[in-house]
Amino acid sequence: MFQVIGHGVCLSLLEEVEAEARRLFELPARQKMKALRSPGGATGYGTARITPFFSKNMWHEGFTIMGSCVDHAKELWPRNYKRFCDTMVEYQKKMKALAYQLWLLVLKSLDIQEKDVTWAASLQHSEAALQLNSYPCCPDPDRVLGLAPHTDTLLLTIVHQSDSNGLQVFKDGVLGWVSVSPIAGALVVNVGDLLHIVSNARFLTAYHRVVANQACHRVSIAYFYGPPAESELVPILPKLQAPCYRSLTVKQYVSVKAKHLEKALSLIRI
Ligand SMILES: O=C(O)CCC(=O)C(=O)O
Ligand SMILES: [Fe+2]
Repeated sequence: MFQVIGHGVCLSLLEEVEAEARRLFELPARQKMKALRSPGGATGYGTARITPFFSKNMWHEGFTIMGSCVDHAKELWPRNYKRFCDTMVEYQKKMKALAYQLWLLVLKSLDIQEKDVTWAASLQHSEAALQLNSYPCCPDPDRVLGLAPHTDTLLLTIVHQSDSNGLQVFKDGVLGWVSVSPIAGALVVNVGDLLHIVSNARFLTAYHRVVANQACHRVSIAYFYGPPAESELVPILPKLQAPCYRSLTVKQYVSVKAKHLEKALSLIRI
């Protein structure tokens, strides 16, 4: 996990996307329920997808967007949905371009040519997801989590976090959970499981969580970036290195993850 500055995404767009996310989460609960994620569906309002794996409650609500969000936004604001949708479309466009730039830098640092990755070109057409996260003020933060510990599944996640603490990353050794303090205008980048696999564990997936906060309503906007579902994941190796993971498609990995959560990587280890 690292933070990027000088990324070229204007501060005003970051402020706008955060303001629109707050506008959504501040709606009355019965209004938000109109945009509820359907069972088995991918988009809309709801609890974190990892909820069934944990007994501790999560002080969190989310809203997931893939491409257009017009249908759900019309349910939330029947006469006034355009501003929300336009902001989300513009933000996704900027995130896609930034994610691709980051991906090229990652390849360069691994000394891999873009042409050696069979699905590199299809990254341009993959459907990424935008996840709006809300962590309301919590009267008793010790009894809940904001978001339980997890790794992100895809290649890279770019996170804009509001100006309040909560996000933490796990560092092996004595450090343990370390706060990822907000830096004005900076974006947090998480290495996800797919990058861990294709880099043959040269980039390590970021194990992270969010703790609840008594003082303020924290909001974050996460952009999940990865290749299309049918892409074949093959660890790309420096000379003389053996693959640590067996090859499989994105779709197959996503389904292992959906069943086994953080055990998924160890299950595909050779
Ligand atoms: O709220 C955050 O800062 C992180 C959110 C997150 O980890 C996620 O949506 O996967
Ligand atoms: Fe995450």
